[in-house]
Amino acid sequence: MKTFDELFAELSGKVATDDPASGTVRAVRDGVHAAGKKVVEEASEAWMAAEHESGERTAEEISQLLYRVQVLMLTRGLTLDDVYAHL
Ligand SMILES: N=c1c2ncn([C@@H]3O[C@H](COP(=O)(O)OP(=O)(O)OP(=O)(O)O)[C@@H](O)[C@H]3O)c2ncn1[C@@H]1O[C@H](COP(=O)(O)O)[C@@H](O)[C@H]1O
Repeated sequence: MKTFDELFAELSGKVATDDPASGTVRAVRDGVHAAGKKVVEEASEAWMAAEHESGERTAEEISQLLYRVQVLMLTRGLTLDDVYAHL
């Protein structure tokens, strides 16, 4: 189990070191357009799970959405503080 902040620190580290085994590094290299599409895809899957599936499946889809939001942040070079400033 990891928190949102812990995941972002992990992903930032992989991007900073250009970890060759990391799917996140590949996703960030694919750019903003691809990252944005994944956010929309996972958002719709989270919505459909919430409408039609179990709480466990919904939580799983939301976790993927949170991951994809972090990938989008990394493609734009945004930090957690940049986002938290608006909460
Ligand atoms: N939380 C995630 C995570 N969630 C989703 N994904 C990726 O997204 C894929 C699933 O979403 P897709 O839309 O591509 O696939 P799908 O068939 O639509 O899946 P469903 O939505 O239908 O379940 C997974 O196979 C992963 O490649 C994730 N990849 C990584 N992480 C975390 O990021 C960390 C670093 O990962 P790497 O950068 O790959 O080392 C990992 O330790 C994890 O904690």
